[in-house]
Amino acid sequence: MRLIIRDGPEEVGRYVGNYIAKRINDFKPTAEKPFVLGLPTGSSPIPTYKHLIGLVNKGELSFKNVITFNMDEYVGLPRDHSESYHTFMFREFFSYIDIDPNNVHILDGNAPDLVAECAAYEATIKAQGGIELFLGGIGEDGHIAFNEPGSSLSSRTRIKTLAYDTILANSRFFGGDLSKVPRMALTVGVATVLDAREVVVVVTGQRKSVALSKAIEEGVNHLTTLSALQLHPWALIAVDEDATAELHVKTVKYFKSLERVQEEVERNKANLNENASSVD
Ligand SMILES: N[C@@H]1[C@@H](O)[C@H](O)[C@@H](COP(=O)(O)O)O[C@@H]1O
Repeated sequence: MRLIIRDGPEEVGRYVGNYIAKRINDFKPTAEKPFVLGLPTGSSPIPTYKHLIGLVNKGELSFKNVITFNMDEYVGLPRDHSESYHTFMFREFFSYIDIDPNNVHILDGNAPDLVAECAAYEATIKAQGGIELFLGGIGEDGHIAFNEPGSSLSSRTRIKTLAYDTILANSRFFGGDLSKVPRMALTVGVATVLDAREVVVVVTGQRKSVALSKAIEEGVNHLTTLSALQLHPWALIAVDEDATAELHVKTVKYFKSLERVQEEVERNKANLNENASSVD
């Protein structure tokens, strides 16, 4: 697992936005071979979405051949409610990029058969060849998507009852009225996220710092579902300085030094390539 530390949420958004753009561009997606991207909601990914929108506007990135799957959706909230994740995604991202709305997949929290809806979601992901890169955020208790503490680390897309802390945290989007926050959600499982070929998670703000330290400094534990990322072969967590508040100083120094060494390796590689082409 790699940990990338930037000064604040904007810098994290720029880093992650550029990272995703490079992955999509390097993939060279076509209609026959689209790039399959998993996406989160929440305030944490907004700077990333803003940066990606900027790249699309500058002509440096296109979502024409990108297929998306969102992580989760509330159960029972009308699709056009201002706080449904469907509304969120179009308001914050999809309306400003060149994605084909037919390529957008978001769980339907009002489906008549929610169990069938979840099974169909897993099947559609599989039929698209799996998710290339899953972008995620976390809750204050370290949940990824809506995989609340105690979720099975082999869980798949399913109906989930929300933890009281999550209802409390999310009440800020419902005018602070706890009674308006849905009690249930549909969410991809921990195993659905781990199945992606690459996972990138954004963690910003001091209120996420305890969860971050549990997830990366302690063992894999279902009480902090983000920790399951330790089992993933290609995972990256991008955080701001505030989110590192509970990490050991040596952990922060370690990951910062790793990034410096990595930059050195890439510089040397670029120089080697340059020298090789000047010999030609
Ligand atoms: N289900 C979502 C998560 O996917 C998201 O990561 C989390 C954090 O939101 P924020 O980034 O606003 O802190 O909120 C909800 O619980």
